[in-house]
Amino acid sequence: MGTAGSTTGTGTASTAVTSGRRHLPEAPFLVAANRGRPSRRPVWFMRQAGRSLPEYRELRKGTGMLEACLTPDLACEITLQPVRRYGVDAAILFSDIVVPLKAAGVGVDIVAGTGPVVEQPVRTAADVAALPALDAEGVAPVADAVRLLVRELGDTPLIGFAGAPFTLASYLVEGGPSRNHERTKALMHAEPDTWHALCSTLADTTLTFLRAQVDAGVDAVQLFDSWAGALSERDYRELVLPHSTRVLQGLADTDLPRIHFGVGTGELLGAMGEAGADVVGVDWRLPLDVAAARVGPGRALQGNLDPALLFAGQDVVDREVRRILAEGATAEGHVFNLGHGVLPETDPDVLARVVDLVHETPVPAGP
Ligand SMILES: Cc1c2[nH]c(c1CCC(=O)O)Cc1[nH]c(c(CCC(=O)O)c1C)Cc1[nH]c(c(CCC(=O)O)c1C)Cc1[nH]c(c(C)c1CCC(=O)O)C2
Repeated sequence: MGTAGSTTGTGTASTAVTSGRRHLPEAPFLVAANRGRPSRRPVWFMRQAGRSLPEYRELRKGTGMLEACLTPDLACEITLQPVRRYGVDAAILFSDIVVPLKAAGVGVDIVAGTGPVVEQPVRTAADVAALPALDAEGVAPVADAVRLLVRELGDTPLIGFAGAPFTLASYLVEGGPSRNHERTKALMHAEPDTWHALCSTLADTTLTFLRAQVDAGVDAVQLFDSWAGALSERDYRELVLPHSTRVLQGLADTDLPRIHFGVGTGELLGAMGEAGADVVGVDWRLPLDVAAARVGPGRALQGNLDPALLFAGQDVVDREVRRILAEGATAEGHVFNLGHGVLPETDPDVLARVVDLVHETPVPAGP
């Protein structure tokens, strides 16, 4: 992975890897994540696999979201669709952050247009104690999808992912998506022991889920703490950071790049970097040069085009892409992405144009 690769993880790159792992030393995404100089600026999109693609909608007809995630052939094909269409520099596994909860036996479903809905919200110490643990067997279909993908993907790296303890806890405590996270914040502050017990269980679940993906052959992992931006830095550090740190540090032996992302996290970027990420994801609210200063040295950045601006016409999109490429060049490594997921109504041709523009723009000379 070049010289920069030896500065990540435990430094045992070639010995600690699982047998069967692909070796992709030139892949621009992995080079940039490891703060080396890639042959071109890498680009992929959060939620690149999904509803903005007509071929996805066609394939999903009659199949529930979680059923699709747990059907290896289908998950594999949906993961490949955006790679074929856009020529992005990484695939992201088609799955969802609630898949490990479902696989452990939690009553959860994904309702179209709403998101994850939990049958029995988790709000008391007894509810937490009753949460089922995940064993690797439960997510065997996800591992099977990863094994299919690494055979199909050629030189394109595959990103595995999971939800971070806070974001998963928010769905469990609220019972579904929440604007204010009020029940979650109430539990955090009124019953910190129960809160820590919940996050500790979720950190175990997340580690089991990610480890299964790593053992099956993913090339990087992303920990989504999508809703962490709802917290003050003080609360984040005390009530969330220790659990996210356990997850990210728990994968240090893999020597794979670990990406950590949340929305509205401008004030948390330093703390999120400390959790053990090699790459910190940034939303559109902060220019990448400012984000780089907040995250500090030794980490690459990922981001940060506002997904809503993909609706503003080609001139705006081109201008924004060029601005972000220039600001990203100040970071030690830059993986181009959106600041959050692709919106369902996005025109795939606009994303294709973004990929071409990123790839056409010369990589600046190193420092
Ligand atoms: C918070 C969160 C969830 N899921 C995820 C997050 C973290 C990322 C983020 O902040 O957006 C992660 C996720 N979910 C999905 C992926 C697939 C991989 C990718 O292309 O990025 C990823 C990385 C598929 C999906 N997950 C979901 C869809 C849409 C379901 C469908 O196609 O019917 C997809 C493609 C459903 C889902 N699942 C979740 C939400 C909020 C929704 C949207 C609800 C809706 O508006 O319908 C929970």
